Amino acid sequence: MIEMQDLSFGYRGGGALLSNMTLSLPAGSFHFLTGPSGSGKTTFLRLCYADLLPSAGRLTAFGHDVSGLSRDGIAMLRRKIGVLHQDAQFLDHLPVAENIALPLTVAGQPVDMQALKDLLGWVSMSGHARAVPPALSGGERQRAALARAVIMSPDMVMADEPTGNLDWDMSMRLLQLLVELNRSGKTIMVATHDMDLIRAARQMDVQARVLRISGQRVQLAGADL
Ligand SMILES: Nc1ncnc2c1ncn2[C@@H]1O[C@H](COP(=O)(O)OP(=O)(O)OP(=O)(O)O)[C@@H](O)[C@H]1O
Repeated sequence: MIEMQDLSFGYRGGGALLSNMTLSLPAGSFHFLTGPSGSGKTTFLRLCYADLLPSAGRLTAFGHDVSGLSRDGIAMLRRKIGVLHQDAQFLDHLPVAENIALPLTVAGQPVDMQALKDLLGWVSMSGHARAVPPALSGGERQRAALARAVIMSPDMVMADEPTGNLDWDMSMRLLQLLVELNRSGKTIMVATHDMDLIRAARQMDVQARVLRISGQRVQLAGADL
């Protein structure tokens, strides 16, 4: 699904941040991505969804070399990857349900109201459909953001420190939702420095692997979960 060959990346004006990475993220896999603060986890995710392009080497996503993609090609690729950030942003004047449906609205696609209702139920947000985002708790915001990230039925979901601001119970609920997405066939990548979160996945009967960024390289860390 995503293949990196000898990929290197550095921000303009800075030195190399990630060097000579060769790895593959197969369809249906579940990976955690760990590494010290500033090691390049967010950068790695941004490369995967073509928000950044490699400085050298190759990144192939869904069979396409991202460096050769047109603007439309990149837009198509982004629709296949739902992204969840630590501090999800919403349009504060719109109700939660409309915020969740926004990717469809922006793409000019019809909103299937029953599917939206089901999605709200899946993230336990049915009671907050008409609320505005500023009225939500941190956990509710993240669950709404996850619903928004999957409303276009992406093949892959990438989450960047999705539980960074959440208490343990809320973190577990979010992790459970990510595991359920993986069971339904979606490829999942979760960047986190929370080792307890990774350990908790062991109890959830998911075949997760741990990638660690260290010394500009990404390596599989230890045994699979
Ligand atoms: N747009 C940018 N321009 C220049 N340098 C950047 C940019 N974004 C990030 N960096 C630098 O690249 C390095 C890696 O940043 P990145 O956010 O990928 O790390 P991270 O592992 O996700 O960190 P954290 O765990 O603290 O979120 C950092 O030194 C950061 O300052």
